Amino acid sequence: MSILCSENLTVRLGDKAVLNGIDAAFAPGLVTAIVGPNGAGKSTLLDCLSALRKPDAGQVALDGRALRDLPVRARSRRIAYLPQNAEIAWAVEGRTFVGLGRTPYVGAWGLRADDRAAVARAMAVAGVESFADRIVSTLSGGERARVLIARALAGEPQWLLADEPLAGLDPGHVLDACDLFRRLADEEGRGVVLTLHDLDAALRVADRVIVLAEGRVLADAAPAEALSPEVLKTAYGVEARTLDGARGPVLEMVGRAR
Ligand SMILES: Nc1ncnc2c1ncn2[C@@H]1O[C@H](COP(=O)(O)OP(=O)(O)OP(=O)(O)O)[C@@H](O)[C@H]1O
Repeated sequence: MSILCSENLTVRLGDKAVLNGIDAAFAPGLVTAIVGPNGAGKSTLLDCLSALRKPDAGQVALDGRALRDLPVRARSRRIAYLPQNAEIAWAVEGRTFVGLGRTPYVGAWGLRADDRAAVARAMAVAGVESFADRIVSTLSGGERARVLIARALAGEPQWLLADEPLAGLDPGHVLDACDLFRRLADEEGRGVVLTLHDLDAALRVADRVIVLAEGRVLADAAPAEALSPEVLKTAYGVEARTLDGARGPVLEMVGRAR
């Protein structure tokens, strides 16, 4: 089984230890949510997991091999990274933009029929077919977020690492995106790793939740256990209650912890 894992991952930025020896293993067919307060190190961890950042100590391994030793093209065929607040500055049409997700497969000949079919599938799965002929820089923030998901899926990656993919989505599209991430894991066996601020979405979508605080793993467990009131108090300094919702537990933020 393909395994992505971080081993004693340590990152220092300036005089701050942003990640302090993170050990975590990610499995395909599962959705893992990484949550934690602002500045906890979530994006930094995702950057390392996608080999965008070299840690100061420790490593990320894919199937037992150091990820950074894999050639970039091989790496980007296997792992798609969806950045936070990605700007789309180019005045290109949606279809062309999503086609950039095929870059790891495309040679001098440009997109071939199988590439175009993968782009069409990704656009259908992400529900952005209607943006195929729209200039992407004219899309709204939430529309762009969905086009970015489509671009990541166009490369048919084994792993999807997405930094705050729900930011800017309206409630209906949050539900659609959660369903999409679940389908990618359940039906296609992909490994999905998301950083999230929406803890109810984490409860809804994730098989497992990692709570980071000050660059350390505070909890790594099934969602209801990882997002317990005790953990939330320590991580976020909030008083929270777990309520029974129609589909499972939901969180009520009572207020700041005293
Ligand atoms: N170049 C840098 N020099 C010093 N500190 C940095 C630098 N880059 C990032 N940091 C700090 O590293 C910490 C972790 O940042 P990171 O973006 O990983 O956090 P995060 O959990 O994703 O936060 P958020 O929820 O706000 O997006 C933050 O405190 C940030 O200020």
